[in-house]
Amino acid sequence: MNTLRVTGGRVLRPDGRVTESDVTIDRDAGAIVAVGDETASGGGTGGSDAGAGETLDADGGLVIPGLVNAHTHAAMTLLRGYADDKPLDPWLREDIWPAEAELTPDDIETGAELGVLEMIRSGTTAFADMYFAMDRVADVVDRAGLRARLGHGVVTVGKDDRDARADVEESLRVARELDGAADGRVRTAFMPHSLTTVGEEFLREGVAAAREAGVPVHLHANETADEVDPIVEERGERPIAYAEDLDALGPDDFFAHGVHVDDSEIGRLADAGTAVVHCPASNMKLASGMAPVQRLRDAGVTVALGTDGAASNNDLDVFDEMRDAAMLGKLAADDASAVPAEAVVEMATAGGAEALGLPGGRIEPGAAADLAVVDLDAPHLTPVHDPVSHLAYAARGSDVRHTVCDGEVLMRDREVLTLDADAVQERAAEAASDLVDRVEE
Ligand SMILES: CSC[C@H]1O[C@@H](n2cnc3c(O)ncnc32)[C@H](O)[C@@H]1O
Ligand SMILES: [Zn+2]
Repeated sequence: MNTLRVTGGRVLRPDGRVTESDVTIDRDAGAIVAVGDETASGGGTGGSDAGAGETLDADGGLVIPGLVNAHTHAAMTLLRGYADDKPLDPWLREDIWPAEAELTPDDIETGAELGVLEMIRSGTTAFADMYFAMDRVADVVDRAGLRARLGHGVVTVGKDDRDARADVEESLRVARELDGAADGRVRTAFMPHSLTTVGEEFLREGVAAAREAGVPVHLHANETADEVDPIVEERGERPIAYAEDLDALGPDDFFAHGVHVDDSEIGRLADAGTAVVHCPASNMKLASGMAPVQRLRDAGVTVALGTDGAASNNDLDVFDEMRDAAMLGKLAADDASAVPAEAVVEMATAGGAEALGLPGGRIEPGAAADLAVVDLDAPHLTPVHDPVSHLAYAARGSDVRHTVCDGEVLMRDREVLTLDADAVQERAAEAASDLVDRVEE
């Protein structure tokens, strides 16, 4: 067997226990074959017959499932710090959309590379991305070695019928053609931007075609009150009921934000099995509101975590998202016991993988070999009373020592192996500066 052994660390197990165990990976299968003495067959060989292979030193570290960034726009790294301190609607219309109109496919590839570099460095092994030029984003995912659920974002407002239909068609093309790319690490979805920026007939047609193609639907939903009110006024029903009416509320679908959802909508999401991707930093920065995360979880809704784009966050570090989700969840519930550490760790790992329908999220025999090793030997992580508490409240993306996806080492000892980090940063800085020059011309 072509093995990779992650040795000497403490391992976060799916039931929340932390054990001192080596993790043995079959690199060809991209799967974990043993955690300590536990193997997929339940035997007790401990992987000791795994033979010589590559080793990753996890001494003094915590081995965790690779983090899942379940909603982002990776190429928006080029717009990091470009427009801050505004609410969603003016931010998009006055700043972001005019800048995005100038983006080229090369820019998007460059921005996505920077985003993916940042994610690998901070222990993320899977993400969902809604953007443009998705063939180029899929190429980046392929080269960089992580997993993703990708989709072309559709906006039909302000477009004539022909352009609107072409946008829907592009999203369906991406969903059909890119599914299974990168040796199966790329999966796809039909991604209308939101229920207010895509017209009803396009939503109906697109969702019906997505169902036929067997791909999920991903969209921004109930992000701001300004987005909910027009739907209620126009249709006499709330957005999640509208989504259900469109057949867009299925068990494989996942909606970003879910900030302004009432109890009836929480019930519909739970009944349908549709996941919500909570994006606390973006929701705070744009002053969109506080998602009822504890109530969603209590109702049985799968809740994942997302950074959203780097222009509304302003980083792609899921550790920040865990901390923000725990803090904001308590404030929203007016209860310090709400959204505890173990809940946000679950949301960033198994919950994310479940929401996206991707492998990973658990360190156990038979699971996908997607993991990160977090260095606990740092002043801000000393002492270690509870490693799960540290993951949620004290650790940072820069504490990640190694990142592994599908059995391949993407970062070893903080050196990203699949991308030339300096070159990526240099290209991105130049592309961002040229982009802003074009916007200001
Ligand atoms: C049509 S591709 C995706 C589209 O979404 C924009 N976007 C970025 N962040 C947000 C957000 O928080 N809510 C809604 N839309 C957002 C992005 O700029 C792209 O235009
Ligand atoms: Zn978004």
